[in-house]
Amino acid sequence: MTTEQPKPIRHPQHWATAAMPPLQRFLAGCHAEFWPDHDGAVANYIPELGKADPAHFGISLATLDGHVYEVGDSRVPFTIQSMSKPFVFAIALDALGSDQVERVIGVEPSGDPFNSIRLNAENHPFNPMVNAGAIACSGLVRQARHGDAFETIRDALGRFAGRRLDVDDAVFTSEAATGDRNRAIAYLLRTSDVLKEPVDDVLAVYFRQCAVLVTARDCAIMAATLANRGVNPVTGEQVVTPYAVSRTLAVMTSSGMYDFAGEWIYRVGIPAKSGVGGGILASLPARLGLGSYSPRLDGHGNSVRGIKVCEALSAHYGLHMLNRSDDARTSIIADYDIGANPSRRSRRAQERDILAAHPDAVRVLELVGTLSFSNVDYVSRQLAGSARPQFVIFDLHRVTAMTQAGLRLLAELFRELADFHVTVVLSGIRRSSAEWQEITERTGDLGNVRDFYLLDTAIEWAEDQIVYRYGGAIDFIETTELAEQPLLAGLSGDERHELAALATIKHYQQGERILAAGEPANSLFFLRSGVIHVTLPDGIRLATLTAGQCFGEMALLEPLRSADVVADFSATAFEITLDDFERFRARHPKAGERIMRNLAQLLAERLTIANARLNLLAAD
Ligand SMILES: NC(=O)CC[C@H](N)C(=O)O
Repeated sequence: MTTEQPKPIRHPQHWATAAMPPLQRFLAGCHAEFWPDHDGAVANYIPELGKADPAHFGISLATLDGHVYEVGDSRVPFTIQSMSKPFVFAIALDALGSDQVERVIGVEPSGDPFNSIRLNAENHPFNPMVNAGAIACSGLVRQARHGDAFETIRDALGRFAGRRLDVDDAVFTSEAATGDRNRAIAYLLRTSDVLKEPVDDVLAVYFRQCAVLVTARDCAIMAATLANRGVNPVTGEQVVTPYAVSRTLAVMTSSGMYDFAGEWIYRVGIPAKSGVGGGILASLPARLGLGSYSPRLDGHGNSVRGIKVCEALSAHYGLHMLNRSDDARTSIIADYDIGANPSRRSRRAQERDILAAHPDAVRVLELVGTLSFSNVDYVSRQLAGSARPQFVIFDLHRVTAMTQAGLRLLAELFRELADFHVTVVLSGIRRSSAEWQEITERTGDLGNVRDFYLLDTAIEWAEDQIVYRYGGAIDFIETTELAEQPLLAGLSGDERHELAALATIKHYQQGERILAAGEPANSLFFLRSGVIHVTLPDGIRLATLTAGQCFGEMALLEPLRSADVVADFSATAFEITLDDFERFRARHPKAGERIMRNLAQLLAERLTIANARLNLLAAD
């Protein structure tokens, strides 16, 4: 029994000196803590497996945004063995259909060891995690794909891992030469009419799939793909359907650790699958994938150190899957009406008066995270708990996923709102997205759903409808002279006339870019007619301006333009060069001071609106 100190953890970072994410430090701590544990024995019933280095110990954790933590021997290859079973089961469900698979393979835990030669009362394998079920599964793939069966499996395993996987031919040959127990199982399946293909052909597929080489890193990514509804978080590929994922995780939960499965789910609570090659992978739905490699096994055929890593992770962070604490209240990041947070459109007095008289006519709910059953239910109760608005805007740009239950409840909510003549407006979702398809499949027959990608555009549109409903008009073609410009408030008639004489009237077509961020700022503008919008280079809309508003006025303070300005409709504007303006200020210092004070007032108003919006987002 060696008492050697933990080998230097082979990792690119020098942990002792550099800061690191706490989870990385936790995993490194697990590695150091369990390194001295030499319990268990390397499997040797497949002789080639007995050559594994018992000291090897690698840990990896993959997050759903594609980050992969690694500690120790996370890149050491070893054969996947039984960890291949959940993936082959998922592949079979998708490729052959659940009916065909579930007709011959049960989903009940057996409580037996993985190599038990026993079938259930229908003479079918208890589940796809024990050898009988896995061999039956490989047989189904062989039945459907014939000579391409193994390559189909290898290709799919590679898509789960995000890379092409090799095979350890020595292990394959070694198992094929000594796998009599599996032959007994296979012949039993054949006599029970579960296997239709010749036993040797099926076992050739099964033994070779078990000899596929993976690393702890691969296992973490494969597990994270299951945790991520079938999407590989590193490559982004949808490898299997969410249906196949949920069924696979279900049988991993009940049977993945064989006759240790009950205690596993009780103590660890993370669906997992072990393999006699020394690997364990654990998949926590919507959270993470964990992979570990340490070839010493316990009496159940599970990696001793691997189990300790999973137990430590679950216990330390409270990750038992049955103590999920998703708080639906976190699904709404901002909930306000246009009285509290109007659009950035500058409006004429008659429009402002109408909107001020109906502050709760438009309700905005900015949502975040997963639109799940509980989250959509919570949103619907927030709406029901207050005065019914005429428009409800759901901003989805922070929504990262939608469950089927959430989508169904969302459609029912929209239908309910339609029955009460409430118009639903969606923003932050692209019509080209899969999410849009999912929503329109359920609500396409409703006449009360509109959509605008930008939240501000959605708010502006809803405000416009309120102005129209209460007798107002949105007058884009009206023109204003310099006298109505807030920036020039307080100037005398003569001063304004002198400024007007310095101005040039410019005409812009719809969609024309008037100013570009980064250009030299050497003039300022007074919008005379039409509508323009101001956006940052990344597309964030800062404001929509109508006649009577100035733009480009920051030229008085900054040398370069900080944003783009584009004409929403055809527009006209007065342009005054900075040189002319400075000459005017030299002749009329008091007017110049007045203008700078007006500018400060305008900036203060914009800051107030921006702070109000930030407060809404920060509101608990
Ligand atoms: N639990 C395991 O990993 C067993 C897999 C091995 N190939 C066997 O069939 O016995």
